[in-house]
Amino acid sequence: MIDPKNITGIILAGGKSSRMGREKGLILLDGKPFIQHSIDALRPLVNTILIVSSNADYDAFGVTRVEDIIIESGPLAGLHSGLTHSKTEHNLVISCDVPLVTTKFLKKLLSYEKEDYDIIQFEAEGKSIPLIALYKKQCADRCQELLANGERRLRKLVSAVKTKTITVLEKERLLVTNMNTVEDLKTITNAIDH
Ligand SMILES: Nc1nc2c(ncn2[C@@H]2O[C@H](COP(=O)(O)OP(=O)(O)OP(=O)(O)O)[C@@H](O)[C@H]2O)c(=O)[nH]1
Repeated sequence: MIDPKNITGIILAGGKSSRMGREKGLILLDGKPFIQHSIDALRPLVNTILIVSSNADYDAFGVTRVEDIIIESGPLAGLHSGLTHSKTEHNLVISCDVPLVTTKFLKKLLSYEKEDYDIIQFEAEGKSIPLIALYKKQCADRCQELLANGERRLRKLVSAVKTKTITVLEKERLLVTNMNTVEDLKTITNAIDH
C-alpha cells in the first residue's frame, strides 16, 4: 500500500452541472454534500486533498482549492490542473458526482502500485471509469499535449499511457453510480433507502 504522504486526493468539481441544473458537488445525499462524501472517502488514504474548481463555495470544506489552468476544456483540463498542482507521484482522482464511493473501494486502486502503471482505473459493464482512478503525476504533461492539440477526451489519455483496468464486482456496482441528472439522484436515494 502506498504511504498517504505520497498520495494526493484530487476531486474534480469544475463542471457545468447542466444536466443536473445545480452545482453537483453541493447536492445533499444523506444530509451531506456530495463533495463531503468524496473528501471523507479519500481522507484516510491521502495527506493532501485538492478540489479543482473555480467555484469559491467549495472553500467551505476546509480543503485546498485550485482552478483549471486551461479553462473551459472539461474533465481532462481539471485533471491536468490537479496533477500539475500535486506535489506527489501518486494521485487518487475522483469526480464530485460519485458520492457512494468508499475508502475500501478506493483502496483497491492502491494495491497495484508496484506494477508501475501510469493510470489504474475501474471499468463496469464494459465502460471504463477514468474519474475514479489512480494517476501518476507525470500524466500532467500528456494532458497538456492533448489539450494543446484540441483534444478533450479523457480516453485519449488513457489509451496513450500504461493503464491497468480493474473490473468492478457485481456487488460494487452501486458504488460507482454517477449522478448526472435529477432522475439519477432519485433512483439512488430510493436505492439506498431500501
Ligand atoms: N475542474 C474541472 N472539472 C470538470 C470540468 N468539466 C467537468 N468537470 C468535472 O468532471 C466530472 C464529470 O463531469 P461531467 O458530468 O462530464 O460534466 P459536468 O459539466 O459536471 O456536467 P454536465 O454539464 O451535465 O455535462 C465532474 O466532477 C465535473 O465537475 C472542467 O472543465 N474543469
